[in-house]
Amino acid sequence: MSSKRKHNEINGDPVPDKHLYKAGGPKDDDIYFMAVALLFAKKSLDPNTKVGACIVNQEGNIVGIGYNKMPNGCEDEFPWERKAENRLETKYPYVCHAELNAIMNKTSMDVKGCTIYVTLYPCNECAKLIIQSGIRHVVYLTNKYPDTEETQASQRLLDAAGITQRQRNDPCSLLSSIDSSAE
Ligand SMILES: O=c1[nH]c(=O)n([C@H]2C[C@H](O)[C@@H](COP(=O)(O)O)O2)cc1CO
Repeated sequence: MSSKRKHNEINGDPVPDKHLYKAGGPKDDDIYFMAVALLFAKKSLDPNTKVGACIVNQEGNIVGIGYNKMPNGCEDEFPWERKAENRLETKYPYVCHAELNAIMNKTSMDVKGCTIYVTLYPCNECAKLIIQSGIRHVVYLTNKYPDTEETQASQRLLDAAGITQRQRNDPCSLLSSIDSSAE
């Protein structure tokens, strides 16, 4: 048998094209997955920026969820400050980003070929994780810091690796309608 892959595969099993989930396809499930990412962002204790991430495989199943938090077991050990005279007194050296947590918490063998829905455009460190994990698509809600070196390096990395990136910000209206019907 030829070693060349003829089909898309999930855990080694061939999957016909028609069964593959297409982000932005006719059913446009994007909105629901971004809403899930937004819901998990709400769990973050970061007082300034709460980020959620949701990884979806090619069948349209959620295989990873995460939000920005301090490392497991040290949740109360580190500050949430943005600014301090000493950077070691800020959150930045310690916080685990939403994308890292979603990839580490994956429920499948791997996340190759998956789409990551993230409420903030990934930084360069997360871009590296995304590329190395085999994720192929990034869908983001906001790009709060477009001019920073981290964001620009991230864009270069994702572009170079051929990772598709697109913005979907309409889940805000979906969520606000859920919020108001629950009141
Ligand atoms: O891709 C990301 N994923 C992620 O979880 N974060 C987190 C780290 C911080 O807790 C927060 C950013 O904080 P701030 O906006 O105050 O600088 O967002 C930040 C980025 C982008 O930098």
